[in-house]
Amino acid sequence: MLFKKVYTLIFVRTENQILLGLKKRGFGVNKWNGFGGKVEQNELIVDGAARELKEECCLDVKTSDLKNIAHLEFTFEGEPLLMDVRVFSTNIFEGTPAETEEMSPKWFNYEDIPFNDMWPDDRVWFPYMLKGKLIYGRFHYKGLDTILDYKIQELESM
Ligand SMILES: Nc1nc(SCCc2ccccc2)c2[nH]cnc2n1
Repeated sequence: MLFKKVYTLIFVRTENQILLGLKKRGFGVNKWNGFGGKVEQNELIVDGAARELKEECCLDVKTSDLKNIAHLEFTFEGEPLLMDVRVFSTNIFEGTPAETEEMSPKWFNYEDIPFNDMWPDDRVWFPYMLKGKLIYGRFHYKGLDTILDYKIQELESM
């Protein structure tokens, strides 16, 4: 039986760039990713997303400006955890991204996204996100680097 745990991921975008963070510790360390993490028991998912963005790179966003653009599920061979990841995007934000203990933020041009230093599944679903599509995707891993199988589908609505 799998234990489902909800996580968030926020991508802050401008017309030409996307903000990624290099994870300095913990799950996904040394990979570039959006900002996010666990959702606490007492908070709404969107509030958890905004909280993690602030904690991880000091940016402020309004939850009403967050667009839910993907629902991703990750499972890992031999592990009981199902990671239920709610992905958000926004082009409205306040502040300047700053390094924290968790993340080193950096703006990337869309043609320079460092997929070789990101989770392997990102190169599968990022193109959908960058085209403004809504998606459901699930990825079954062996270890942290090998995708054993996956499914991805475009959605009309989340
Ligand atoms: N892009 C991406 N992100 C994650 S975890 C994102 C959610 C998270 C979880 C724990 C700490 C911080 C953030 C992935 N896992 C497996 N493939 C993956 N791809």
